[in-house]
Amino acid sequence: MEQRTPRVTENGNIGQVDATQVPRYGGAATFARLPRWDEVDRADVVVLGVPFDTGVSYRPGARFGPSHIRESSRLLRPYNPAQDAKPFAMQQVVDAGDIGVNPFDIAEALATIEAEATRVLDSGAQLLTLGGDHTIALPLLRAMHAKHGPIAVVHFDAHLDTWDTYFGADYTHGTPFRRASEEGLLAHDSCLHVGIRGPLYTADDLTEDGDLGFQIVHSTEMDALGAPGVIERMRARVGDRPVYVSIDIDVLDPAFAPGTGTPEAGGFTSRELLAMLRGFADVNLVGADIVEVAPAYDHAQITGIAAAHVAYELLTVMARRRSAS
Ligand SMILES: N=C(N)NCCCC(=O)O
Ligand SMILES: [Zn+2]
Ligand SMILES: [Zn+2]
Repeated sequence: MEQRTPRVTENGNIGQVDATQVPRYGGAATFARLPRWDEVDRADVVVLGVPFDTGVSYRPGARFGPSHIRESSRLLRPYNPAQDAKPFAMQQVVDAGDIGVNPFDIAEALATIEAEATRVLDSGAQLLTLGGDHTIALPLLRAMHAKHGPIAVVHFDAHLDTWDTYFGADYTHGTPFRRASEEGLLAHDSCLHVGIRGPLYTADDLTEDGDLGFQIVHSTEMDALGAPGVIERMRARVGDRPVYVSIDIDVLDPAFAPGTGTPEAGGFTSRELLAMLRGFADVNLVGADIVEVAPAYDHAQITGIAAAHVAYELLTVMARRRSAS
């Protein structure tokens, strides 16, 4: 016999399984224990998993990212005091599950991801994607560009991801933003990397990156700027253009995100990252992804919890923007 699951429901928005009635460690792990897309009749924001890691250059395992982030999101509560907002009461957020993406054929995988992202955007919902390795940002940007035109990408990462090829391959997790720039998907003078650090191949990597349309806030600049200073840089760069935020979890220091494939020392704290994300309430945010969570190298869900809170902060920003408009 089917049992009705008690949920927190406010303003007609069907929210999380009520943790005061069903212990939060029980039941299926959708993101934040929100309803699946097929359990509700409309969605303002869709959380979508992309379990794909065929594009990695070092440690594999980000294909397990979506399910790990969901498992790590069970403790999220309905009210976000840092933004004085209830992200699941102010909008209908749903979990659309994972895309069935081909692990053996990167070109086919990219086409599938673009088609599924387009399906979500065509429904009128906003998209928050859980990866997956960083290769997936390219088809997501293709879908975003088709809907919004040139996109101002704000890219949180230790790595530039504007390299050209690896072993002759064009579509990898180190190359999505070069391909996006070549394809004309980016608002050329409005893109920004935040958190870049660590060894490069050559100094030319930086000049080529600039030519592809990016400015850089290096990880070391955090000391002088603080999160408010970085937010200022970001706002000045993107203006009122449509903004897509792509968050490689390795932007965090390995102390805060050990569970990732290409870790680099000297990164942000999770507190710094969450503070910067709150600044997106003041820009024209059209979509987001969180990538490169690889649970095999995680401990005690450190990385999964960081990613879940990053998602929660972004969903809260989307909720505030929705109620302001
Ligand atoms: N996108 C991530 N996480 N890493 C890119 C690393 C590219 C390299 O192996 O040089
Ligand atoms: Zn990275
Ligand atoms: Zn990356």
